Amino acid sequence: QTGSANTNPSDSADDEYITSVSIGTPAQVLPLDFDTGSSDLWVFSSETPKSSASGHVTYSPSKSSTAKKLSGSTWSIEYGDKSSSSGDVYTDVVTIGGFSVKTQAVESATKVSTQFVQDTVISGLVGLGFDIGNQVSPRPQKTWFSNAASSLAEPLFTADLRHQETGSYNFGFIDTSLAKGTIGYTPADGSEGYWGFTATGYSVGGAKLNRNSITGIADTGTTLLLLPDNIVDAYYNNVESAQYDDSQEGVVFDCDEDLPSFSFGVGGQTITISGDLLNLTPIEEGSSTCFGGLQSSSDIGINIFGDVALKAALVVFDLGNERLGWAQK
Ligand SMILES: CSC[C@H](NC(=O)[C@H](Cc1ccccc1)OC(=O)N1CCC(N)CC1)C(=O)N[C@@H](CC1CCCCC1)[C@@H](O)Cn1ccccc1=O
Repeated sequence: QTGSANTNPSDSADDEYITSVSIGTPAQVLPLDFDTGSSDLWVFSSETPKSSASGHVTYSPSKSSTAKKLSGSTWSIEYGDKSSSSGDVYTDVVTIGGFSVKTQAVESATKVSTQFVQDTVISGLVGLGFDIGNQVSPRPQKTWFSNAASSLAEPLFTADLRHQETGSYNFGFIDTSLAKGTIGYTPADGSEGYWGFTATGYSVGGAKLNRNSITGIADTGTTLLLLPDNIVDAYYNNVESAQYDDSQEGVVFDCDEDLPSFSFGVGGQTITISGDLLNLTPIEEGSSTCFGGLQSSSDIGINIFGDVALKAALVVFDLGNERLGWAQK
């Protein structure tokens, strides 16, 4: 069996990618953000304070004949950007891209932080990290993908995120026609709950790859490409108008600059992110100053190959072989 779901950028900056997920009987369809950096499926629900839930699609377990309360279970999570949520837990049928998991832990939010209240384009997250990262207590729950893996044709999924167009998450199969290049595989480290890997080197503007390895994570839930300062500096030294903007908390530059590409090596392949994928958006509507897609990871403590990097590739999250595959798109 397989599943295939379309995913769409949330706004002109490709800030998040939204995928429709069906929960319960009859189906309640919610727009969720798939996050390979975390391992909880949680949703805005009938239990979320009305003031917080306004503008969001919500899940009502009481309206689902297949919903069951997981009594005594609670959850609480905080993300890298300091957003957070918490609540209690139901099990229900969850269908993604036509594939159904009958008894999936659906974490219902009784509390959400301001960022989530304001982010009305999504009604929660589907964690696609490793089960060890699940935050339900007293008994951690499995992710939707972990529950699905044993029934899928192959225990893997692919992410094909695109700039300002519809992409896909495919489960149980690899559609190689989505990629131009060969898929290069490298071991994935799931010990921390997310998809860790090591890139073998990098280069700016099409130069030859150096051999400076970069250990980081493949994270669909992070917008930017977040790398060490020395790499960020090497890149922006090629951008005449680049400067650090305190209010934006990142490097900005003139929108009409011709940005160099950025390449990294992984699994024997070279993934090149074109300059225009690294020029995110004007810092404000109509501004001629743009915010960079490559920013520093120095105050995070982990390098993150987020959506800016994932958009350049077809990425295979291969749980069965504990490896990540990357192919140029
Ligand atoms: C340094 S991890 C920062 C990252 N959050 C972002 O990337 C947000 C995404 C966003 C964009 C627009 C509206 C709302 C949210 O966007 C920015 O922070 N941006 C984009 C816009 C820019 N102008 C400023 C910088 C982050 O916590 N991801 C987690 C998943 C997120 C949580 C928030 C909701 C969306 C999914 C997660 O995978 C990060 N993780 C990764 C590994 C381990 C733990 C962990 O927790």
